[in-house]
Amino acid sequence: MHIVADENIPLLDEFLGEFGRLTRLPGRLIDHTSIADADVLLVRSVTRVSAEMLAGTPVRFVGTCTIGTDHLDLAGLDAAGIEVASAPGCNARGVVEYVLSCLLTFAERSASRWQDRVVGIVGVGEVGSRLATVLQALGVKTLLCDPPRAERGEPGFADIEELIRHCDVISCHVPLTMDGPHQTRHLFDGSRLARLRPGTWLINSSRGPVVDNTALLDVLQRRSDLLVALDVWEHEPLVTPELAALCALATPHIAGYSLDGKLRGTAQIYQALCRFLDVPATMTLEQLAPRSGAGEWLVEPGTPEDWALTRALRLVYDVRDDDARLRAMLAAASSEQASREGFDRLRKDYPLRRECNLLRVITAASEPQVARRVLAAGFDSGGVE
Ligand SMILES: NC(=O)c1ccc[n+]([C@@H]2O[C@H](COP(=O)([O-])OP(=O)(O)OC[C@H]3O[C@@H](n4cnc5c(N)ncnc54)[C@H](O)[C@@H]3O)[C@@H](O)[C@H]2O)c1
Ligand SMILES: O=C(O)[C@H](O)[C@H](O)COP(=O)(O)O
Repeated sequence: MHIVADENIPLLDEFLGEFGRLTRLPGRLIDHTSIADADVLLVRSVTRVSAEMLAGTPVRFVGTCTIGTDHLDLAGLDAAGIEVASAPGCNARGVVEYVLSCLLTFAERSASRWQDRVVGIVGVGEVGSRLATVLQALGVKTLLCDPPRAERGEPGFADIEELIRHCDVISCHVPLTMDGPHQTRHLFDGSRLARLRPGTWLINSSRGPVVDNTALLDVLQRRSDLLVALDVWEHEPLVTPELAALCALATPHIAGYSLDGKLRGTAQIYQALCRFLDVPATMTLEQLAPRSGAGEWLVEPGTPEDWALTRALRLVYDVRDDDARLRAMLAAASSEQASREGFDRLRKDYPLRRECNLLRVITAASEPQVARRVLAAGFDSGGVE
């Protein structure tokens, strides 16, 4: 069997070596020619895959080691009889840690408490529901918007217009859809962006086109009260430098880039391939994933709870580092091509980042005298399950 795979998928040899020949390629270079004799194609989000691309090749299984599937022509692949698998929820924890780090940073910059804000979550699936659970555990008021779930009769959802009217923070966690009753392309268009409450914090870590980037640039040129964090960009890997300059936080599509999230993605696709081939899945993530190191959280007994929590969350993940790296790359890039390559390089050479069990951290923060021990346990066991 010949497997062609994106070179940025970790643990390929370990999980898939036994199946046959592996060819690794940069995701953006995978095309019809490179899969001419491939049986299996494994991608990440930067490779667009359609039935036309696979026509005349032996490929019968396409796996994407990502949550998002907007780069796959799902209907066309289904009609062509190609098996498709994705990795639901694989890096959802990392995205939640990213959003919390944005909230801490915005609170520092605006000298306000993020816990007192009403947070609107648009899209309440794997990521949005985990985010809601963590925020609610912190006593933060949330408003949830998910029309597809509401239409299925599930209670507790608000309309997007209600979020715009009532929320101080809006975080987007929808899939990118180009049409249909719940289209998310330009869900935040010029009209909705202009109507955000004064001082709103807007975070987009879903897909770039969910927010109309041209309209956002226009709004940010007129309104300095908004604090915006963009992890995803409408024309990735190209970032509009003027837009990045007006965003309070700008990162290169790394919200979910924990090692744990990437490893889970590979493991989920390995399991799907084993099911497709009707062979037992003998490898497990627990056998292959490196143990994570214990976290250092030096909090003296009696430290105020807020401060203890901030220290802990910063240790788990600090978005300011990724923001600084993207800005340095944009400042150094001498052309659009250099900027595109720089964006991809930041993602390829992403530093090691491990996940944590946030609910355990939150519990620990209210008992600072035991906090350090509990956080260390969180780092150890929060990795790969
Ligand atoms: N930046 C990153 O690193 C990163 C990481 C992971 C996922 N993502 C993106 O985030 C998206 C969401 O991830 P997830 O795991 O939560 O996906 P999910 O499929 O589990 O949940 C998405 C939710 O959005 C809802 N939804 C669909 N259309 C909507 C609309 N118009 N308005 C409101 N809600 C709507 C769905 O009903 C669903 O509940 C992914 O599709 C992916 O594109 C980005
Ligand atoms: O959809 C996802 O899972 C994320 O957006 C994922 O982190 C994208 O990473 P990439 O595939 O581009 O490496």
